[in-house]
This record gives sequence, C-alpha cells and structure tokens, in this order.
Amino acid sequence: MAAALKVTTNFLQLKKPDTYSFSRFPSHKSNLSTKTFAPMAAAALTTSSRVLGLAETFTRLKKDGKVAFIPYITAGDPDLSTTAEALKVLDSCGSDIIELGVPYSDPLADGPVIQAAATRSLARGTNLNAILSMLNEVVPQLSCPIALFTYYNPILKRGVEKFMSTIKEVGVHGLVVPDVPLEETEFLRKEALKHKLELVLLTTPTTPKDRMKAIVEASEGFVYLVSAIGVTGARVSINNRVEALIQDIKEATDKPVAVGFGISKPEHVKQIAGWGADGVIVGSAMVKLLGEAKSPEEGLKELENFTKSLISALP
Ligand SMILES: O=P(O)(O)OC[C@@H](O)[C@@H](O)c1c[nH]c2ccccc12
Repeated sequence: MAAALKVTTNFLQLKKPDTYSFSRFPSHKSNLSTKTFAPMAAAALTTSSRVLGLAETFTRLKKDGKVAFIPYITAGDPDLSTTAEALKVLDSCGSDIIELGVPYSDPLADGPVIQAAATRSLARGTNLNAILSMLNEVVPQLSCPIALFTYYNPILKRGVEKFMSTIKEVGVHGLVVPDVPLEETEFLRKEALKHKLELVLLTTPTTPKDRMKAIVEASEGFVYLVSAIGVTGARVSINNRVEALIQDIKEATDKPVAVGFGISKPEHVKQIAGWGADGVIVGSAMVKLLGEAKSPEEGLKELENFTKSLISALP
C-alpha cells in the first residue's frame, strides 16, 4: 500500500502513456470510436423519480438514520453483459451507490483480486467506450447512482473535458480517481463541477491532518476513508484505528464519510457502521465472487446472496 498511500496522500507522478486497449467490445456492435451518447431521458423524469446524486443519497439516508452500502465491481469481469446484470442485482438488493471500476493495465493501488479482474476484463477487449455504451442502456434501469472508478491515465487519454462530458451523458453521478496527482486535483475538481459530477477524494490512515483537511474540503459527494495500509483486498479484521480516523474527519467536515478497504464480512459492516461511518464500501470480496465463479449465472447468484448478507448487517 506504500505506493497506494503515496497515491492518496502525495499522489504519484503520472504513469507512462496508458496501454489501455480500445478494441471494440464484441457484444456491443456499435460504432464506438467517436460515438456520442444520446443524453439520458432524465428530463422526462420528475424530480421525485430522478436518481439522487452521491451527496443527496447520503442526506436522504442520514434523515432515516441509515448507513450507505457501496459495492465496487470491475466492469467487464467476467464480461460486460454480466456487469450489466450485476449492476441491476446490486441495485435491487438495496445498494445505495455503486462504484464501477474501469479496468486498467497498471492498477497500482489494487490487490491481487482486483488486479486479476482488470486483467481478465482487458483480455476480453473491454474498453471505456463499451463500458459507456453498456451504462447508457443500464443506468436508466437503476435507482441508485453510479460512481465511476478509474485511474487517471484513461481520463488523460480521452481528454478531461471529453471524459467528463461523456460519462455525464450516460448518467454517471460520481467519479473516484485514486492516483490523480496532487497538483492536478483542483483542475480535475473544477472540470467535474462544471459537468455536475461529484469527484470523491480519498484520505488514508497516514495522511497528515492538514492534508486530510484539504482533502475533505475539496471532496464532493462523500469522503473516502481508506481503512488500511496496503492495497485493496479483503482483510480478516478491520483496524480499530478507523474509529478515531472517522472522528478526526467528522471534526473537520460535515460531509459524509464512507470507509473502504478490507471489508468482507457482515461483522466488518456492523463494526464500521457502529464507529459512526456514513457508508461502507466493499470491493474485492464482491469482485472475487463475480470473477471467479464457475459461470456468470452462479457469480450473480452468489453476489446477490453476499450483498444481502452484508446489507442486513447495517443498522
Ligand atoms: O477491495 P476492498 O478492499 O473491498 O476495497 C474497496 C475497493 O475495492 C474500491 O473502493 C477500490 C477499487 N480499486 C481501488 C483503488 C484505490 C482505492 C479504492 C479502490
């Protein structure tokens, strides 16, 4: 996690040009290269049926004394059709926000489970256009917002402005970029705000307090508290220090705090909710079920059962 900690606190220097493959996704036979997506028919929705954004979701949950359940899955693993189904399963199980990862060739802050998922997905030819095409179809069927999760290079490759406008067009609400360099955070944040996207920033157990305050000040939607030193991956237990870290952040801001890294059991969910977190984020444990199942159908079934077991542990 040393590298990832740098990613979150000191931000690594940008990597070499991305080797991200843009081959067409087989089951989306559309001309994706310069495709612009028909803006969502959101205008036709009344405010009451409009999908809330990230911050709005937390406000609604807080009113009801609830904690947000936020799963992460890697797009295109085992394939994009299964990702589309998984988004619907996670939504119907009661997820409050879904983090959807764009697979990347150099996922610095990820542990073996998510790295393997990204490798499988890229090997199938998943690319950003195919993911966006899938989202363009699926987002209107969801009742919870999507936060797109990507490393910085895929954004640079497309151009920040184009990237932001395109993901907004398909109905994405939030963005998480764990390796955006410190000196470029402000620029990325401005572009996100311009497109009414909520750029979520991350703080870690080793982020100096003054730096944490700057991060929570700039973060939109919610503050992502990385609970553990090291890369993503299910842990046996959650560091007790997280309780104090949550309190430190809550002294610095009224913004909601969601905790991620290592969460993989109902007791973890209960513990973190009990420490005052506004949300819990679960990634690797979800990705493992989906990507390593004998069949997509089996993976989706296990994902549903696992998600229900975690959500039932929330207050
Ligand atoms: O996988 P875990 O340990 O449950 O942690 C959530 C994590 O997967 C998700 O939020 C995420 C995926 N890749 C990341 C890279 C950095 C920070 C966070 C992430």
